[in-house]
Amino acid sequence: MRYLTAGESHGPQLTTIIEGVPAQLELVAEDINVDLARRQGGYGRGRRMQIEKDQVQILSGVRHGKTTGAPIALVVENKDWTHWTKVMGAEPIGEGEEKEVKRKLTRPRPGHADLNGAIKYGHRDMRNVLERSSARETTVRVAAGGVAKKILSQFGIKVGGHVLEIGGVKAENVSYDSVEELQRRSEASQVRCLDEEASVKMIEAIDTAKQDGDSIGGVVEVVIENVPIGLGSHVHYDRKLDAKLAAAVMSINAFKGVEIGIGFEAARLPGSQVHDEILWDEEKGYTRKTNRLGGFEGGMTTGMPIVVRGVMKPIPTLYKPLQSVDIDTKEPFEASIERSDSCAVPAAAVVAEAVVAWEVANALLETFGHDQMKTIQANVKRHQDEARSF
Ligand SMILES: Cc1cc2nc3c(=O)[nH]c(=O)nc-3n(C[C@H](O)[C@H](O)[C@H](O)COP(=O)(O)O)c2cc1C
Ligand SMILES: C=C(O[C@@H]1CC(C(=O)O)=C[C@@H](OP(=O)(O)O)[C@H]1O)C(=O)O
Repeated sequence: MRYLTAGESHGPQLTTIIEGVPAQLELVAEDINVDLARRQGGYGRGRRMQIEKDQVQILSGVRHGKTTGAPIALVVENKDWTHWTKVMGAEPIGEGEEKEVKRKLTRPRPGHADLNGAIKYGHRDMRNVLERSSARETTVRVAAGGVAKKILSQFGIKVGGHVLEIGGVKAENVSYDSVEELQRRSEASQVRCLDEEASVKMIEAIDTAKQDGDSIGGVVEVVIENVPIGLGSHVHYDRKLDAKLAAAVMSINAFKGVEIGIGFEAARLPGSQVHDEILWDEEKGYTRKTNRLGGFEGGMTTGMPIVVRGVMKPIPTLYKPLQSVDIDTKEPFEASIERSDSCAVPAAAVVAEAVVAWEVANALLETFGHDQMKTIQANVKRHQDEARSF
């Protein structure tokens, strides 16, 4: 499968076209809307999220609730658009209105894409960069991820995301028995954290950052269970699924690092405390005593849950802005202040689920076929049976 996204933060809509989705998959808007609503939530979001009510329209590739195998076009409206038609150039600007209406951006925000994008594409108004670098685009990445999750669900594969850390507050008690339990407990927390005490402290940390005109980042984790053994491949660098997951997580706005399993901790431990010992029994086939390597060996899935973590830096737009330079006058100025979130880590956990689910669904289809669900399901079943007694 592949997908493209298009759309500006304050344009009329966000669009994605997904190609390669198998036929005969039951798919309705509600399958996707659940995650769109989750992405809008989470403590620390700004006023924009009160304006938007993200709902997907499925415009092609689905008839009578089932995919046809044709490209699927998904659209999510920007409700805020009606306030931005003049700024975005869709309505004429009256005489003398130009300066006020265009909301020209000439003071780049440190940490955002403004300055580099402006120099690269020759934009004296950095709004042209802001509009596309905004994480509003993650709306349709979550929509595409919703389709991927629906595919995975047909094989009993479950995806869950949660928050491990915000602004230096770490979750301690994060053990869970299943991804279903993880999902239920993380949804019950305003910061999508399994540790109730840490949730309270995280909310306090977000409030403090907001009061100080500052922002904070954190760490999210995605877990996927019931994955067949052998997705991805060791035979070529660009077929290693762990590498694809790392790239996918790093592609989320503001993400600065990725770990699989114990990740960086592996540097500090001996091999005997890192590698996962192999077990076999008739019912389950091959399993592991532990899952420190987060479900991967040799760029392939081991059948243990996939565990991927990502680090999100603090939001760059600050109400107490950092020093910048006005690109018109070259004078030092404070960076522009745009309406902004103070912490989007809980929302980003939902985006991380989507991008990871996408890569895993894609790897599954690469291994087991593309055309219709029934054939793919039969192929997966045959593989699972063979792997069990291998
Ligand atoms: C869900 C989400 C919401 C975000 N909200 C904001 C925001 O309100 N203001 C802001 O300046 N950056 C926000 N960001 C981060 C910027 O989009 C990001 O820092 C920017 O695109 C520059 O890219 P980079 O940080 O990956 O280098 C958000 C990111 C995510 C994932
Ligand atoms: C719109 C979303 O996030 C936006 C991401 C974002 C940024 O710079 O990345 C800046 C803000 O945009 P605005 O200035 O319009 O409030 C966020 O609200 C969204 O997540 O749907």
